[in-house]
Formats: sequence, C-alpha cells, structure tokens
Amino acid sequence: MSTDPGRAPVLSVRDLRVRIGRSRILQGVGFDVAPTGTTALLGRNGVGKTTTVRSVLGLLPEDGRITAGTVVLGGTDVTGHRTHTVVRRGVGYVPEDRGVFGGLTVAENLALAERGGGPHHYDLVHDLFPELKARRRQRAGTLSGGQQQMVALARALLNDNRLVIVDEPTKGLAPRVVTEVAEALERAAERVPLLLVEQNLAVVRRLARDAVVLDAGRTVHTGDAGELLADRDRTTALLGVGRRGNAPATAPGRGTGPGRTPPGERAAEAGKAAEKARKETPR
Ligand SMILES: Nc1ncnc2c1ncn2[C@@H]1O[C@H](COP(=O)(O)OP(=O)(O)OP(=O)(O)O)[C@@H](O)[C@H]1O
Repeated sequence: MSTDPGRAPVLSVRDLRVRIGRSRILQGVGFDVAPTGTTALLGRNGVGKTTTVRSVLGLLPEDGRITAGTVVLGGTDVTGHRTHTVVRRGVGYVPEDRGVFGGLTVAENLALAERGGGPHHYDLVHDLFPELKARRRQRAGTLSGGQQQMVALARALLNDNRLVIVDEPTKGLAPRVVTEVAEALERAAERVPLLLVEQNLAVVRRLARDAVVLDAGRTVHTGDAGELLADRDRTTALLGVGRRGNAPATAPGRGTGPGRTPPGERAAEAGKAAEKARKETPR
C-alpha cells in the first residue's frame, strides 16, 4: 500500500465477514478505494455487493452483523459504527432504490439532505444537473427514473464528502438515460471519489479506474478496470459475460425475481454495448 498520505486509500476494507440471520453472506471481502476517481464493485447478482456497502455504512438489517474484519475510513476504524457516525465522517450514499422522497419537491429533497455545518454545494449540484434547478418546485415522484437518479446523486454531492457510494445507479434505466447518468457520475468523480456498484460494463468501462470483483461473498479480483474488461476470458470467468443462463449466487429467499434481468443477459448486453463503444471510440 502507498505510504504517500496524498495517495492513501479513502476506504480500506479488510477480510470483512458478515452474517445475516444464520447465513454467512460475506466471507472475506477486502479492497481499497483510491482517493480520486471511481472504483467499481462488480460481481454477478447476489454475490454480496450491496451487503458490502451496507456493512460499511452501518446499514445491515437487524439480524445482520459483522463477525470479523475491518472498515477503515480516511484512516479511522469505523467497523460496525452506526450510520450517522459514518455519514458524518463524510460518506454520501445513493442507495439502489434512490431514497428520493416522492411526495416532496426537488428543492425539499435537497434541503433535507443538507448536513449540519455545511458547506452545501448547491452551485456544483446545479452546474451538474441544470434540469434539477429548472424543476426545483416539481414533486420528485413525478420525475422520470433518470431525473430521480439525478436527485439522488445531487443529495449525496450537496455535502462535503470524502467518498460517495453509489449502488446500481443505471439499473432499470433506458439506454439514453444511462448515458446521461454516466455523464453525471463522470463529472461527479472529478470532485469526489466514488465507489460504484454497477452491472452495466459499458458504464464501468467509461468511469472506473479500479475494479473489485466479488464472488460468493469473497473478493476474487482487484486491479485496473480497463485491463480486466479488455480481458474477455477473465471477464467471462469473473462476471459471466457472454455466458448463457449463469445462475446468480442467491441464498434462499431471494432470487432474480420479477423485474430483475437475468444477470447473464444483462452482462451479455452490457458486454456487447461495451465492445461497440470500444470499437467506436478513437484511442
Ligand atoms: N436481509 C437479508 N436476509 C437474508 N439474506 C439476505 C439479506 N440481504 C441479502 N441477503 C442475501 O445475501 C446475498 C448477497 O446479497 P446482496 O444484495 O449483497 O448481493 P448483490 O451482489 O448486491 O446482488 P444484486 O446484484 O442482486 O443486488 C444474497 O444471497 C442475498 O440473498
């Protein structure tokens, strides 16, 4: 690990083990998040990505607990700390369900996200998402999925954070909107390091410098994201891209379920899109 404090990881997770109820969900997750740019947390459905970020944030369900390992944020051990403590230490979170208050206006959603003491970066947020300024009096529940994702990102970027964790921001969005969200994330990552859970590999290719891959609750790969995605065999082995019908590693009680694209298909589609983008992008 680097000894240069300027390059010290903003987040270090080591050998994290988590149980939910009687199931061992994480069984050795470890990775660093660099202090700049985007680190992608990858893996098939059900391998433990969301559980990992929720463990970092102190957001495990009531019957969930960290049984071993450490979470160090900006040099401070926050393993098992409560959410408000972790958030106060400068972590923004955009959950998979976006966490937007549908009955409140865009402006009210932003105001509620303001963390005491400030500063609050309204200029940045309105610069990144001019549409939100124009729609500030509109109820968030009447916005499109992409616009709601912008509100969710804006809420995390409003405060002075040392890290923003974004869980599956492009899930369920139309391709045009995926591009918009990716652009917004790209610009956000110029200001604050991102830990991005993402299954759309075209988005990962565009945004991420580092990649962490989980499988069955363990870290199975860390390294340069571009190199990983350029290696078709490795990508296939680790993420199932191009494989037909690869079953998600789900525990009883959760499956792909209605509205969830089978991971093989989704990864294959993303792989095709990434390949197309690669061919079209001049090097
Ligand atoms: N509250 C819970 N109770 C029981 N099992 C759970 C709970 N939450 C998650 N799990 C199980 O833990 C495993 C990891 O789930 P998690 O949501 O962390 O995976 P993921 O990689 O984020 O998946 P996805 O890509 O589908 O969101 C899965 O097998 C899931 O069924």
